[in-house]
Amino acid sequence: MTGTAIISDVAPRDGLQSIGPFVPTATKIALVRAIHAAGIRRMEIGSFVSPRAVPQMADTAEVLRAALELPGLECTVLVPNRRGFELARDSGAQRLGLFMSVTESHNKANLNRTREESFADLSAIAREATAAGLLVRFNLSCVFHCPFEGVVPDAEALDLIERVTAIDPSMEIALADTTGNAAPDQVRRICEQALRSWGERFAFHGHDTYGMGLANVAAAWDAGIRIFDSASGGLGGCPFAPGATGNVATEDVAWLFRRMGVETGIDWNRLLEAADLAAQVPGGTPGGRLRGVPAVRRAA
Ligand SMILES: CC(=O)SCCNC(=O)CCNC(=O)[C@H](O)C(C)(C)COP(=O)(O)OP(=O)(O)OC[C@H]1O[C@@H](n2cnc3c(N)ncnc32)[C@H](O)[C@@H]1OP(=O)(O)O
Ligand SMILES: CC(=O)CC(=O)O
Repeated sequence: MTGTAIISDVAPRDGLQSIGPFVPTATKIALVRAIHAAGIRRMEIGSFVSPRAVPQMADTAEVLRAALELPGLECTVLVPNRRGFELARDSGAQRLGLFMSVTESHNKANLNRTREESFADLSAIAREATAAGLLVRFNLSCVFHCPFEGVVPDAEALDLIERVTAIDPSMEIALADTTGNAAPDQVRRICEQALRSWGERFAFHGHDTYGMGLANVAAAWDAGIRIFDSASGGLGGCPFAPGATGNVATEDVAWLFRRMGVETGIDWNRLLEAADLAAQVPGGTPGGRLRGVPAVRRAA
């Protein structure tokens, strides 16, 4: 199999957001630089959310400033509401990742709003930001499984996906397995349906809590998805999704694609260096399998 996959590394945001001890800004910037040095050209740098809700992201503006200096790097910041949009815009962000959940209970836990409130606010922000020349991605959490409501019915997920596609015909939409408890057949089914109905505009954002991260990435690839979120070192997890752990590790995803003959533009040895750096962040809970495999570490 051949083709090209775009990997967006979310370690600086999803990877770090749940870590208790504050990670120094210089460490965050070093991580961004290491991931960039590995050839990754898309990254989630941080989030403009309430520092009371997620204290670890309080220095996003500073990290973003450093990241914007790196050549060719597409830097996204997460934005939950209008205040976040204003902060992001004032910090020079050119790419926004709006976010809300498919399920009501996770949206309330994460954003303290109903789905309808978030949808109304975010769709207005998406239109305004796009008109102002910013690039907007819409992230949907709990597309497959919710920490409070369990398996999400396909119809519930597809209904919100359809409403989001109508906001703007060219906006990228990420389908997220927030808890890591999606099943590969479910991922394939929803992704195929989304691509068939609304075209090639979808990304898959997976977690590895139940060890199904790579299987879900492969299922999304088979369905036709070509944009994947992952985190170097397998760090990650939503602070408002009890039990959810790290994102699928970038090095695992890169190895999967390497074995499948899919281009990612990644320098393997440099990626291992970035993954090691991520895994060493104090207070983090790294994941992924490939960093520890000796044969993989010797591969050029
Ligand atoms: C699946 C995932 O991993 S998603 C990523 C992880 N989850 C998150 O990051 C969600 C974070 N959640 C939040 O930040 C909060 O729930 C919010 C901001 C979305 C909503 O919180 P609320 O308390 O309802 O916000 P509200 O609008 O009432 O404002 C309360 C305070 O927060 C501030 N605030 C609101 N939004 C933001 C923002 N985007 N950035 C910074 N401060 C903000 C307000 O200015 C206000 O400050 P004040 O008390 O000093 O006046
Ligand atoms: C925005 C995200 O972090 C996506 C998710 O895992 O729900």
